[in-house]
Amino acid sequence: MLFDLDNIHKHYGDFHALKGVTLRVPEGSVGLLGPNGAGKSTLIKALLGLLDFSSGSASVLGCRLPDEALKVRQLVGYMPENDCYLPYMTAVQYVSFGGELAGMPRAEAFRRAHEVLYYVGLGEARYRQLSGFSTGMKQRVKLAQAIVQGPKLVFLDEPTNGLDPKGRDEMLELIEDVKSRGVNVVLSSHLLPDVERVCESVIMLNQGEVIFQGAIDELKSGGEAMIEIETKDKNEALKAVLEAEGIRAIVEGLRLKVYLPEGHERTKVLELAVQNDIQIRHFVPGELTLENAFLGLLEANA
Ligand SMILES: Nc1ncnc2c1ncn2[C@@H]1O[C@H](COP(=O)(O)OP(=O)(O)OP(=O)(O)O)[C@@H](O)[C@H]1O
Repeated sequence: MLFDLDNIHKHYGDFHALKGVTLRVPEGSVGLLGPNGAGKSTLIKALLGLLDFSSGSASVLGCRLPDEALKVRQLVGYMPENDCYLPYMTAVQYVSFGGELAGMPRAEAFRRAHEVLYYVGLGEARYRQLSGFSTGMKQRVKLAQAIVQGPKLVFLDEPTNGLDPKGRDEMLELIEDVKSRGVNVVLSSHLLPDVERVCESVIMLNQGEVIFQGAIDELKSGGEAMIEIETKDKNEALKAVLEAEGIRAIVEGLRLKVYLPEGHERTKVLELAVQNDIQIRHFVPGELTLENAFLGLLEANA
């Protein structure tokens, strides 16, 4: 079990950031999704023992929090979203310092820092100061410090932020390689294709509450089918007709994406179009992406 949370609440003063989060998450790779301010970083920090939660109980990899927070830090790596280093440090100093904070003896942390810097492709740059690193190099060095102690689980908070397509692809390849070495991954990202590539399951938070936990396929199917439709200048009109029948539709460019709830036949859409004198030019089953499913679930929980 990666983590087992029972009714976790977190208040920042008067603000209720986590509202009774209960989760049992099995081993594997999990995406942590949610709009800005949903509570993802708060949850990650609470699970790392970096932040006290206001009430509830939690264990990570079988270690109870907060009592065994030190043990959690040895078993769990953390790649934060923000840059968090002293700019004059060299890469090797920074990564070995991360190892020491995770409980490694200094000499071992230093030796491992060299290894992981080569692993993330920064071997040549390991004695350079971090202040001169590009965004791509900074993301790699943050990954290196997250894995330096050989964790069983890593929390990766927006690891592809600011990367160009090639850098992003390389970072995702690295994460996939880390995974293939038996490390469990919790990936928090706004880039849903990244989550889809790396993770088998997702946790979705909205306003401090869990609104979905389960396999990505389950979230994507969600009992709905999607159809892409184009009408002769009447997308908005058809959207209104469908919504009056309880069928969700989103206008995207020239197309209308229609989400048919379970039990509704596609012909229902055609019938409604004919009844309302709306001419259809294009009607094909669409691919239900994680992004669509995510937006649909948020709308349903608005
Ligand atoms: N130290 C703090 N003091 C007060 N409020 C805070 C603090 N940290 C976070 N919050 C608030 O708690 C809520 C959840 O923040 P959190 O950073 O966990 O969200 P998030 O899902 O990670 O968002 P993002 O995707 O933007 O990083 C936000 O409304 C935020 O303003």
